[in-house]
Amino acid sequence: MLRVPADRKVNVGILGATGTVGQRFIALLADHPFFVVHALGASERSAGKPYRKAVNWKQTDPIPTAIRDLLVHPCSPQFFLDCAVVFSGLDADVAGDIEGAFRAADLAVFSNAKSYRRDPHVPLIVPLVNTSHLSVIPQQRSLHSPPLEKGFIVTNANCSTTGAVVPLAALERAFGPIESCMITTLQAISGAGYPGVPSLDIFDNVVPHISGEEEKMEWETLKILGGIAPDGAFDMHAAAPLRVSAACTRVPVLEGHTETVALRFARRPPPGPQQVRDALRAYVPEACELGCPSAPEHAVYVHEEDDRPQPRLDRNFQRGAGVSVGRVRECGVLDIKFVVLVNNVNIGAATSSIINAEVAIAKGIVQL
Ligand SMILES: NC(=O)C1=CN([C@@H]2O[C@H](COP(=O)(O)OP(=O)(O)OC[C@H]3O[C@@H](n4cnc5c(N)ncnc54)[C@H](OP(=O)(O)O)[C@@H]3O)[C@@H](O)[C@H]2O)C=CC1
Ligand SMILES: N[C@@H](CC(=O)OP(=O)(O)O)C(=O)O
Repeated sequence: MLRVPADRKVNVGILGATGTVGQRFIALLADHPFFVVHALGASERSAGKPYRKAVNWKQTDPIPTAIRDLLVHPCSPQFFLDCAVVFSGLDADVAGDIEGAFRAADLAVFSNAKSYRRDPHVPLIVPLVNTSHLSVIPQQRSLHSPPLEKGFIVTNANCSTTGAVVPLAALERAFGPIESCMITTLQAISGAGYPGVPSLDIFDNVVPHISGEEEKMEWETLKILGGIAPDGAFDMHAAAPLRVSAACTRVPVLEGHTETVALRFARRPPPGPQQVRDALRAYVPEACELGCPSAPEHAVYVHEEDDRPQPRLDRNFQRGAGVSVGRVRECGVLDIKFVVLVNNVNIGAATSSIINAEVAIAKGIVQL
């Protein structure tokens, strides 16, 4: 079980605190049992203002009282030195330099940005899948010059990748390697941040291109589902080659990415739909075993109804911390196909970072 002494509070900082993901961090952390939001950072446009004046707040609940008047700082490590954990919802254009500076200042950074996902020493962690990859942190620290005692960077995945890899991991655990996988996404507007896609582009429409998204889904899946070689390198699922093809579209939904997934197992004969449903339901990742407070009860919730999951109905189930799967059935071309729903701002972004940090605390990787 996750052990943080009941009277112990852990100071956290949030970079990009005014953005879509940053606001969700603040909303989700409002009633966290041990994380306390201690410092906020955003651009020079926001720095120096109380949070309530800097932010264009778009969450359903009001800004938590403790946060309203907190001063927004520039994203400079000196303002975050009292934080045991720094969450980043920074724009990817600036995240690389800023997060690198925070790590160099010996701070533990949990990032949503894509900047370090391909780094061979940075784990790309979906907390319901590959928390074992935290084992590379000592190596990451030792390679830094000078070596770090506390600092590191952990990233979470692209939101659509996150939705797909949770059921894929459950199925690989139950049935062995997946050989090929075809994914089509129907991604919500909030995935593009605020103000995001212009209304005249997205109302009454589907946009069949999201820049860089398909490539990210195709390679991130391999890093996440792959193992770690004895020399500490990510093996990209090398033992059993996995081919992933993604087609990404933007649809007029506010929150919650829907994905259709079809896959072929290496194992012949492949499992049938009922075996697949049972395996998805039985899947318990390490974050749940550890009792992480932000982890969902069901990593994968399997719907029986033919018309579920739906973004409007299912995106907030379990506070958006799990993944919903439905319509599990045979595929006439590959073996099995199903529909996935992932809350792109929660487990697709902020919740992932929060659970990753909870696991890192449980494993003693974040030093309190
Ligand atoms: N939205 C989603 O569903 C998902 C987003 N992500 C990733 O998470 C990150 C945040 O996304 P999102 O919240 O949507 O983006 P937003 O555009 O909504 O927010 C960006 C944040 O970055 C800050 N920022 C921008 N420029 C600078 C700068 N020069 N210095 C310091 N801070 C700066 C902004 O501050 P200010 O308000 O002061 O301008 C704001 O707080 C991105 O890297 C994105 O790719 C990942 C998965 C899902
Ligand atoms: N591009 C994703 C969100 C995102 O920002 O992804 P990434 O963190 O991989 O850049 C979406 O539109 O829904």
